[in-house]
Amino acid sequence: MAIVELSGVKKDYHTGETVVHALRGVDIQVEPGEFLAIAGPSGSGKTTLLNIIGTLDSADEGTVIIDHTDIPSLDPKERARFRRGKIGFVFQTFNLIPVLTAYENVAFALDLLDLPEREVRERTMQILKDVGLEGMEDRRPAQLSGGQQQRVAIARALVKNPILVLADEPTANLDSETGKAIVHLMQELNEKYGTTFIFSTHDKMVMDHARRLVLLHDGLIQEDIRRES
Ligand SMILES: Nc1ncnc2c1ncn2[C@@H]1O[C@H](COP(=O)(O)OP(=O)(O)OP(=O)(O)O)[C@@H](O)[C@H]1O
Repeated sequence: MAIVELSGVKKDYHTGETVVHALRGVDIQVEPGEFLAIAGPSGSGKTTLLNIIGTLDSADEGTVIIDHTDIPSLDPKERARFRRGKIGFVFQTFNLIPVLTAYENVAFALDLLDLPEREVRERTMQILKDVGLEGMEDRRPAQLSGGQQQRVAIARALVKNPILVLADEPTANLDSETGKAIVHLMQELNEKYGTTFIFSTHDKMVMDHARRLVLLHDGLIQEDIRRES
């Protein structure tokens, strides 16, 4: 059963007299455990699509079912709870809290889950080890490189065992070698934990690594390519 089921999704943005048709009828299904890249020119609708899948934004028309839940039927509180429990986010600009250490940035994501302290510690230490930051737990973001900061952000997204991780241009602020290492890391975590990853990118190298590549053009899916890994 698909984890993401979108059909006929449309989204317009209105600014003054102008209307932008950001998504013009998108159908996409994603199965559990997929590692999927969304690519396309600037303005093609990648961020809009990720925000709708991530329940951060609503579609004007169409069906949005995530993990068998009809998202438009949830009220804002239910939607926030759904998002917090099931979806991890990784951003282009890392978005770590500067005054917290790497450990605290990750453990913070578990705060609202009301877990025993020992479990918070074990899960946080394990995921920081998985992303290659063992021994750096006490560093603040300013004491870490860009790639290391993105590793913390990936650990933060994964520590709550989400069903889905969404990453909007996760390598855009990294040099190509570091970007490559981050994509490899996401791939390893996808294989180790079976977490579904959906990420947008402009980067050819990142596209080449995805087992499935969805190309958006002008608010529509132009191609949906699946490759053997
Ligand atoms: N809040 C908004 N208000 C008005 N127009 C918007 C808004 N957000 C996005 N748009 C417009 O919708 C279209 C799709 O934008 P979107 O950000 O989804 O594209 P994108 O493919 O992610 O682009 P990029 O690669 O540049 O990040 C663009 O034409 C954009 O200008």
